[in-house]
Amino acid sequence: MKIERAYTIVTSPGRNFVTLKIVTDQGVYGIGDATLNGREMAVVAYLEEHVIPMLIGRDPHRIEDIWHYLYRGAYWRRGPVTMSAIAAVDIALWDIKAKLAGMPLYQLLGGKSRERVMVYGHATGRDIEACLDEVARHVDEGYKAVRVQAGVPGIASIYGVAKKEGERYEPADSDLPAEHVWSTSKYLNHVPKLFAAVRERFGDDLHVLHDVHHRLTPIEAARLGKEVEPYNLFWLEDCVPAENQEAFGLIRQHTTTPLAVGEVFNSLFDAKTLIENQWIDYIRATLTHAGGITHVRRIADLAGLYHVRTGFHGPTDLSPVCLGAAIHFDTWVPNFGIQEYMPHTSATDDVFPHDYHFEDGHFIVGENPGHGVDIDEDLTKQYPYKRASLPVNRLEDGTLWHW
Ligand SMILES: O=C(O)C(=O)C[C@H](O)[C@H](O)CO
Ligand SMILES: [Mg+2]
Repeated sequence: MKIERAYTIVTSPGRNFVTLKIVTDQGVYGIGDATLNGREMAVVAYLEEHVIPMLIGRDPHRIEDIWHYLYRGAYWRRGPVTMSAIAAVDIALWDIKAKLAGMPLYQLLGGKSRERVMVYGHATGRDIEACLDEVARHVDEGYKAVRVQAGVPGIASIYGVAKKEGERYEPADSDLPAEHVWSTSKYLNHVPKLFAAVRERFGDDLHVLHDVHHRLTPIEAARLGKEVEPYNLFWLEDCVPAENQEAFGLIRQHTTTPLAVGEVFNSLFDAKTLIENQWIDYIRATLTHAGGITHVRRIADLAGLYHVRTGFHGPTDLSPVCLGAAIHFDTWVPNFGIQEYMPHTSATDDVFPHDYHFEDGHFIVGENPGHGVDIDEDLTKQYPYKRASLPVNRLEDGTLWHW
């Protein structure tokens, strides 16, 4: 069997997605997600110019060999563009292999470790009251875990909070980056009050999570972790930028609040020191940005040795192809923690028909051969690509800060 054709499909049913389709000479095809939010066309160019020509004629069964050919063979290793392109190939090849085997993907990974996959939803509000109402809506819908992000008095626009109540938030909402203003002191004074209010209204059983989105220094993160300890967070996410992995060692000395990191990681080496030192509790590296199933299973296996569990990134800027493959991975992986879930728009769901479904706060994996997600290529044509950028963040004095 040979790979006969491969091509990218760029579509924007509410937001941009990049999909790679690989077609074999026997007509079986697989699809992979290559969406890198705000940098979509860089991955398309990498795939079309540097990857697809090398795939033609290769045996699609040889996933491992193709992975190393694209990784080692490029000489220029790692980086989000390269690793998203490799991931798209990898996810599409696993899709093909599972279709050929006539099995859902989780069976090829090793079978079910659980019947269902717990997810966390996103509650956001301009203030604490509005945010609590959104938490209540999620609880009513069956969620067992909710990420809670509220507006902060004195900060006009804050990460993770939708512009209108009840809407999804979409960070890549302008042609060129919007500029946000950030105040660490206002934020740090506010967050403990938010979680005190959450526990007061919802009691102890609900799992609650919070994303700091890389905004703090290590000692500020340590303070926040300590101050929210009474509210028993499931995790505190991305409390500092993680290029300096040792920063987490400092935070860990001060707080027992569980720490999650890794949505911007693209390699095992981004996570190695964090995992081996047991400085984190959840690893968020996701299939689309970290080299696909072949590489992320190595990250998960290393993590398992150190009691670190998975908590895959799952925003709307990863396509249903990534989510579908992730649900198979989550169903198999022994050290599963939780899966992020932001529902896609109905237009996106129409473009990407899928067999996973949400039920009582969990995803249930589908049983179709492959990863269970397809693409309606005719429909994609109705939604042309539109450039969209993530915002940048400045301190009140104008200094460019982390977004
Ligand atoms: O889902 C999360 O935890 C995020 O932080 C979402 C990111 O801001 C988003 O995926 C950036 O593209
Ligand atoms: Mg995040």
